[in-house]
Parts: sequence; structure tokens; C-alpha cells
Amino acid sequence: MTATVIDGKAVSLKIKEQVQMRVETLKQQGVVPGLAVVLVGDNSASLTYVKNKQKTCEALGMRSDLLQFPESMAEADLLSTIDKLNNDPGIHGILVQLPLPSHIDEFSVIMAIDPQKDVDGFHPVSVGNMVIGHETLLPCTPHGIIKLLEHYDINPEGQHVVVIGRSNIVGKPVGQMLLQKNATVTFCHSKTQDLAKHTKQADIVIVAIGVAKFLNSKHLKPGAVVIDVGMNRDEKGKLCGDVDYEDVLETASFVTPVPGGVGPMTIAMLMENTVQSAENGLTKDKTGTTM
Ligand SMILES: Nc1nc2c(c(=O)[nH]1)N[C@@H](CN(C=O)c1ccc(C(=O)N[C@@H](CCC(=O)O)C(=O)O)cc1)CN2
Repeated sequence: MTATVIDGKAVSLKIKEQVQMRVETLKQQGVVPGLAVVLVGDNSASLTYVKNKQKTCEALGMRSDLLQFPESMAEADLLSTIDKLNNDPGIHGILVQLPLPSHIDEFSVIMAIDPQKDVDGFHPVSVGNMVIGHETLLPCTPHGIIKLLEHYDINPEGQHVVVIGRSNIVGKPVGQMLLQKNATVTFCHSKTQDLAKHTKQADIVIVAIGVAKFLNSKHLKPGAVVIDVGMNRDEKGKLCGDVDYEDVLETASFVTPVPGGVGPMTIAMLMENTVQSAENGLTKDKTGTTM
């Protein structure tokens, strides 16, 4: 068996085309969707990601504000910046790029974002809504993974999904979202004993642990779907995922490459969330009641 390579770049382009049409419709109603991205510090990878977000927003006809602050920024100043953005009617989405400098408490910052503008889907209100299956802005990378599965007609219902990694950004939410879709979900992590015992039973394996080429064919049942969320550098400095891609190609039925798999979906879903937030704003009357 040679795995079908899941083309995240192509799927993300389709999603962005749909977002662009929704932006046009909003503009005809006098609304320009606006995203504010806040970057604290000079992490070079973060700078690349926020610039890509800004470029994509502009390409789709959305307003994009990049607010850049020095590493030394006080937490109180970041909180008051978020407060201003919460009250700016031209801003429909607020994203604080992670990681933050260690002197800033990530939870307090996420808590400060108005859940209506929480396009990252990280606020506890958004997380709670997601877990109970209530409509909400969904976290971008997990939502991107769901969209990739849908695009390739991989139905998780009744399937055994093993998620390796329990981060709040990817592992936990993607497992919850697949549970909503009636998958049987197992979470594995650094303390899991005999990982291969679990992964060998999986129909779908999702790896998000940040360890280069960690998962190989020996972990897999033949025909498993492999979703790689990792972004690492190999011994030669080349970008690679958490999966030994070449090694799993003959065992897996589908596999996401790195780059070009899950990564591009993250930004596409962010654009979708921003336009969704702007549309949600239109369906509210002046008192804030949803009509
Ligand atoms: N507030 C947030 N912070 C972070 C998030 C997030 O969703 N919200 N996710 C990551 C970084 N990230 C977006 O912010 C991100 C990472 C990777 C990609 C991507 O497209 N990767 C490409 C490869 C890029 C390269 O060549 O370096 C790929 O996989 O094809 C997009 C977004 C942490 N912080």
C-alpha cells in the first residue's frame, strides 16, 4: 500500500476562496471583517506566522492590524490593549500569538479576550461550548484537521482515533471534536506506557508532540490514517513533522506531509473564524441580542 498524501495546501486554498466570497458579501452590507494580531517579543517563527496571517487577511480583502510589542511589555499593558480591541467595532477577531514571554500569564491574557472575538477558540467559554457541541468559534488547527478528514471522505464515526499529545491548542481539542463526531478517542502522552499497544489499534493517529520523526510504521496498523501536526527541524536543519514520513508511506492509507499538510489549514481556519465572527455581529441587534 502506498499512502495517499493529504494536500493541506490545496484544501486550504479552497477554504480561502470560500472565505473571500463571504468577505465580498459582508462588504456589500457595509462590514469589512477585521482581525487584530498581537505579537509580544521577537520570536522569529512567531513573526513569520503573524506576517503570513496579515498577508492572507489582506489577500482576502479583510482588515488586518498587527500590534507588535517588545519582549519587556508588562502584562497589564497587554491586558489593556486587549480591552481596547474588545471595544473596537471594526475588529471582529483578536489573536494573541503564542508563546508569550515567560513573565506574562497566558491564561490571564486568553481570559481577557471577548469570547465573541476569540478567533483562536482558546477562551474557556469557547472551549466549554466546543466540548458540549454548542456552536462556537473552533480552534484553528484542530478544526483544520477535521476539514482535511472531511475533504478526503475519512469519516471518523465509529473509528478508533489515537491522539498523541495533550496540549490545549491541539491534542485536547482535536480529541474532543472527534468525540463530537462519534469517534472512539484515546489520548496518549509522555506518561503513556507501551504507546505502540495503543497506536497499533488506531484507525486514525494524530501526532502533536513536537518530537522530530517520532512515529514510524512500527507504531501503525496497516491502513491507518496518519495526521502529523509537528513542526521540527531534522539533523540537517530541514523542516519535518512528528512522523517519519518516508517510513509510514507504505503502511498508512493517508498521511499529511510537513510542510503542506496541517500547517496551511491553521491560517485558513483563522480566516474562516474571522469572517464567521463578523457575520455573527451582523445577526445581533444594537442591544447585543442575537436576532
Ligand atoms: N495564538 C496562536 N498561537 C499559535 C498558534 C495558533 O493557532 N494560535 N499555532 C502555532 C503557530 N501557527 C500559527 O500561529 C502556525 C504554524 C505553522 C503554520 C504553517 O503553515 N506551517 C507550514 C510550514 C511553515 C514553514 O515553512 O515554516 C506547513 O506546515 O506547511 C501556520 C501557522 C503556534 N502559535
